[in-house]
Amino acid sequence: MKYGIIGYSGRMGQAIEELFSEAGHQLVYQKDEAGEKELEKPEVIIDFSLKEAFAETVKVIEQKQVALVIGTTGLDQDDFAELKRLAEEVPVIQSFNFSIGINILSELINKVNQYVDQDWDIEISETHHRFKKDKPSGTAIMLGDLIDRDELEMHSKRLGSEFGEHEVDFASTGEVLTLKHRAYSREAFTRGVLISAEAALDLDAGFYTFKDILN
Ligand SMILES: NC(=O)C1=CN([C@@H]2O[C@H](COP(=O)(O)OP(=O)(O)OC[C@H]3O[C@@H](n4cnc5c(N)ncnc54)[C@H](OP(=O)(O)O)[C@@H]3O)[C@@H](O)[C@H]2O)C=CC1
Ligand SMILES: O=C(O)C1=N[C@H](C(=O)O)C[C@H](O)C1
Repeated sequence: MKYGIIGYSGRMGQAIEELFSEAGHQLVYQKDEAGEKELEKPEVIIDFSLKEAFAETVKVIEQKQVALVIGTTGLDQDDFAELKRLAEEVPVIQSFNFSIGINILSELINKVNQYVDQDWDIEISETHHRFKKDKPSGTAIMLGDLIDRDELEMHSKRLGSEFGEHEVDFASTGEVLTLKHRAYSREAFTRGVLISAEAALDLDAGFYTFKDILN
């Protein structure tokens, strides 16, 4: 597969290139703040940049008309409307967390919702590396949206080189249930990105989440 990376020089961009190279795929397009390089047209573009780069990403996809796999967080509703517009023309696969474990955890939350009523306290905590610019994480926001509460306490820590830990605590006056996921390598995410990028080649235009691809 001939692919491109927007956010090439970043922590995720570099991790994606490493795994995709091992998988035998060819990097033909790269973009970061230093500019862009293109050897030939990619079949799919992977975006792990930043919210402030999103408008440029939209322009690149509009121009190249290729599939987009996007993991960038901090996107707002207007950004999602743009993604849905792009998805009228090309496959768009979006996820705030491309790890298998977080997708399992989100399924478990749907199960917990059946039993946990308003008498339970629910709080979400997330820990990431000191360089992470957005807070709370996109994953924490996504997990919170799965829980039927108007307001949820969110806690964020920015510590050292942590790759990403998320904890959801459900507590009544008699017990506590904790759902927790911890990534100890960016491979937790890049493997899901690889699955998604390879799947994108066979998809019709449309908007997909990583959960759609796993199912
Ligand atoms: N969905 C998921 O599974 C995961 C999502 N993420 C998300 O991915 C994103 C990137 O994370 P991470 O790699 O750690 O971040 P980094 O800060 O390490 O990398 C960001 C990248 O975006 C580039 N960039 C920033 N602004 C622009 C711009 N205006 N135009 C082009 N490129 C730009 C940077 O280029 P330069 O270096 O030149 O400034 C850099 O290559 C974050 O939103 C993070 O939350 C992270 C891990 C997993
Ligand atoms: O910035 C990161 O590193 C990560 N960001 C994503 C998020 O904001 O949820 C996903 C993962 O936790 C790593």
